[in-house]
Amino acid sequence: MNKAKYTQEVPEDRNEVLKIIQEEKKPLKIMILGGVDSGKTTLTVFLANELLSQGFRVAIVDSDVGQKGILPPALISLGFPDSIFTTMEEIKPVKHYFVGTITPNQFFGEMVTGVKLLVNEAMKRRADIVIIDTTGLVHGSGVELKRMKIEMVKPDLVLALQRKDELEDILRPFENKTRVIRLAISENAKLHTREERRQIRKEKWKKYFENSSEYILDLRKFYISGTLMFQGKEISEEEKGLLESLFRWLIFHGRKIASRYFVVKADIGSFPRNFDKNAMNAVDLENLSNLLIGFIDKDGFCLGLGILKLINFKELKAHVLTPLNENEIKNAVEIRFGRIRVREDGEELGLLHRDAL
Ligand SMILES: Nc1ncnc2c1ncn2[C@@H]1O[C@H](COP(=O)(O)OP(=O)(O)OP(=O)(O)O)[C@@H](O)[C@H]1O
Repeated sequence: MNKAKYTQEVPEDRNEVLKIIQEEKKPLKIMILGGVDSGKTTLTVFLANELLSQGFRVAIVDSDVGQKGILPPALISLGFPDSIFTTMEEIKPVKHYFVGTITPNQFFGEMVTGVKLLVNEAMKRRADIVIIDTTGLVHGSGVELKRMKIEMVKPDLVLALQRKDELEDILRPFENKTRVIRLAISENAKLHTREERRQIRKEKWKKYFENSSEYILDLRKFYISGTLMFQGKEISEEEKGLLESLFRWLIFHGRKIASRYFVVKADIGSFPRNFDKNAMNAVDLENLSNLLIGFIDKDGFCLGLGILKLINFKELKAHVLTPLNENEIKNAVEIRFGRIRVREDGEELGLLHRDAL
């Protein structure tokens, strides 16, 4: 189930890196970059274990939202391994930041904010060395994402795992500003198909949500974020009736946000419905079922995840499945909507566009 395990069978250059890390001034922030399956997590596990046995206090910020080691997926997580470990899953997270989906695409703000806040937190908790594991998105917009992460976090050391020169577009602007060490990719590194990755995630979701309970939450008690759904003002009965007859919809919830409508609806019959997307955002009620949500505390960190089963808009009650207990839920001041639909058995039902909600 875990791709990356602790192994000391690593390319020679890893030992040189270890020596450099030992000698550098502490605290030291290390960012690991590499394409998909380049061995970022394996390197993180290797360095963390070696440094731990040398007596350093090591923090790991796992921002590889799609293929995370520290559970669960869709969050950025901070953990402090306290003894030798085999896989990242053994690390108990101390803080999370909510991203809400399994790809950084469309969520650069969350990615950068989360990594920055968790690195700050690691420093506050007196880490000697903070290792930041990242996603394998290193081309196209991934170049910009990595640039922003580096600009915000200001790592003392960037470890670049590349086969050829695939990270050079990212590294170029930092050439004279940041210490970069280019590392070879282990000849043991194995590629995983999209389906294998999904399967690995399936096990992780399942493990996270096992022993969950369903709660009925009063949405009025939380600030709702990650969606436009409760912004602006409720539409009038008249507007609702008009939209329902115009588009043959059943409308469960409607808001007017500045001059734009936002409705949650179900279609009555199927025929083409054309409307100006700038004037109205319409979401199917169905898309809200099994939607991933996060419980957020007063400091903006994520306490844990839930699966939204249903919203009763009349009473503003949400049915949510979560492994959190009642006390943990009490610490949440905010519920944040994600953009992946997933079942508690780990089956992913699909991703929503950021603008969908
Ligand atoms: N030094 C190594 N020895 C043995 N296997 C390795 C080594 N490095 C990587 N691998 C294997 O290669 C695969 C990819 O490695 P890993 O999961 O560390 O990559 P990654 O870059 O973190 O991947 P992702 O893109 O999913 O984040 C894994 O199956 C891992 O076990």
